[in-house]
Amino acid sequence: MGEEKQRSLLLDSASRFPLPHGVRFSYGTAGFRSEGSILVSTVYRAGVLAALRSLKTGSAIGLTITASHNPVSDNGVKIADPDGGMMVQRWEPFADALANAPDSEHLLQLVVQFVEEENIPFGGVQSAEVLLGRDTRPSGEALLEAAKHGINAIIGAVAIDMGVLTTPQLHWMVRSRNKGMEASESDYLAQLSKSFRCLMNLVPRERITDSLDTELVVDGANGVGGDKLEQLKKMKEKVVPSGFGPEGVGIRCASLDGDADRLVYFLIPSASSINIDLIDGDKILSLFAVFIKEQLDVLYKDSDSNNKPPVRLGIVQTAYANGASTAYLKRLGLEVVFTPTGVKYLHKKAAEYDIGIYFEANGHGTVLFSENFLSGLECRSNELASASSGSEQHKAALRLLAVSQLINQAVGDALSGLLLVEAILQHMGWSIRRWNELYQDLPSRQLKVKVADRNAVVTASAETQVVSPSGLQELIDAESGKHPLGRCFIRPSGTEDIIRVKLQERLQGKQKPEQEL
Ligand SMILES: CC(=O)N[C@H]1[C@@H](OP(=O)(O)O)O[C@H](CO)[C@@H](O)[C@@H]1O
Ligand SMILES: [Mg+2]
Repeated sequence: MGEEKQRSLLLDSASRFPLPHGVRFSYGTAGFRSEGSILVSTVYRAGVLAALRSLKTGSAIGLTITASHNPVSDNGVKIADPDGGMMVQRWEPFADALANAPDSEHLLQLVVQFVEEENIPFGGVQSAEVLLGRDTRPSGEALLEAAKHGINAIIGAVAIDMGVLTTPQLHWMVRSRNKGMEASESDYLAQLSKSFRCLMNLVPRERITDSLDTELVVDGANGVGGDKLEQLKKMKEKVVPSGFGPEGVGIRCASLDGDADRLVYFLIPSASSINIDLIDGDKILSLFAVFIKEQLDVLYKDSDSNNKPPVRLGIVQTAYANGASTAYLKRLGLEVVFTPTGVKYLHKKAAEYDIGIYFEANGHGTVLFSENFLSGLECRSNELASASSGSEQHKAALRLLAVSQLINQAVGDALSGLLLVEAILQHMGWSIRRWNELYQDLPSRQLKVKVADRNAVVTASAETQVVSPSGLQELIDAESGKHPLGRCFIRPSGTEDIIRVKLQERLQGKQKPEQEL
């Protein structure tokens, strides 16, 4: 009976959100994206999808409406899984099919078939919960309404509007809610400011120098991150002064993207320079790695582990990482591994370690701590608190615990990343110039080429080798063979209808490509 009612509800509701003519939507790396005005039916269907995902998992699911850094007239929608990560890839083909169903009958048919295949409790036997968030784009409000209609078309599902948020805030909320923890925006802000303050209080006295810049200028890309920083600022005045002008030379500057899931820093080297010195995701990753390694070395300095490191610390990069960063990380003795482009791949890999640090060069990334490692760390910190409170070891444990609270465990988050960078620079007593000098980036260039069908190009080896069309890799090899100091790879974009071409200088010396990678 419930199923009958469910079918007619869905049929009726879906008929009010017809698919526009002549468009095709695809759930890419960043969910569905397009011109905001043609996305209503897609967002409605994403609402249906999110509700089904919640029924299937028995947990809260997230749905966020944003097109990140893209033009203000664009918009997009993506779904967060119960752990706060990206929706499981296995469901992407269903997402595509649903978004492109020509009419409500086809849509119902697809849902019924999928529900059966996936064994989803359907028809009101189970409740579902979808948390909604959006950025500040004008089209966001109407799209949010469409998402609510999609969710409400599934019996037992409720939509909870969490308001205007950064993408990582919504992912954080989904994760926290499913862990039974406080999950409001003020809880998020309170956790960030508390753990940041804790790290600042643990900055070694001898490293506190008067000469260190206390000024930070943040460019919020006219996105949602700027508003949220204002809120954070109220909780910790010293962190983020604003204002940006010619007096910016030499000042530490940070830049967020539109939905605040990407972070880079930059420096204006001199008043006459047209270029900036970009401190990208690779360098943020390197800063985090240096700091975390330092804390681990202190914490485990006396441990007898038969030469086996007691903690598995892993670094995850993509083929876009600057070769100089990889070489630097390897010189620190760290394990560096590569995945295809897209945070869902990096995140998954990083989660295999006790501590996994991942970053794309463009600033998406975070630090993941395994549950197992964290519970051990808490025990260790408690032991140290009673045996040697205030010792260097105890402080190292407290710092690591604070990092795990500060840095978003669900997805890369520019706000939490920014606070961690700031705390580490203070800890190290490093200026932005000193940080930038950790290594020197190798020159590189990125191009995009419009093609009829980007999917004709298939790659392997973390996207560095073309396997199809046949013969293409040989042509690339022959061309790059003429430049022994260069390397080149191409891959189809996961977000645009283009092929990306990357050219990068090799490290001087005898490194083979795979050593550099
Ligand atoms: C070279 C590059 O920067 N690629 C970006 C871009 O993916 P493409 O598949 O290259 O279009 O958008 C992704 C989603 O935002 C991001 O994760 C990724 O790093
Ligand atoms: Mg973004």
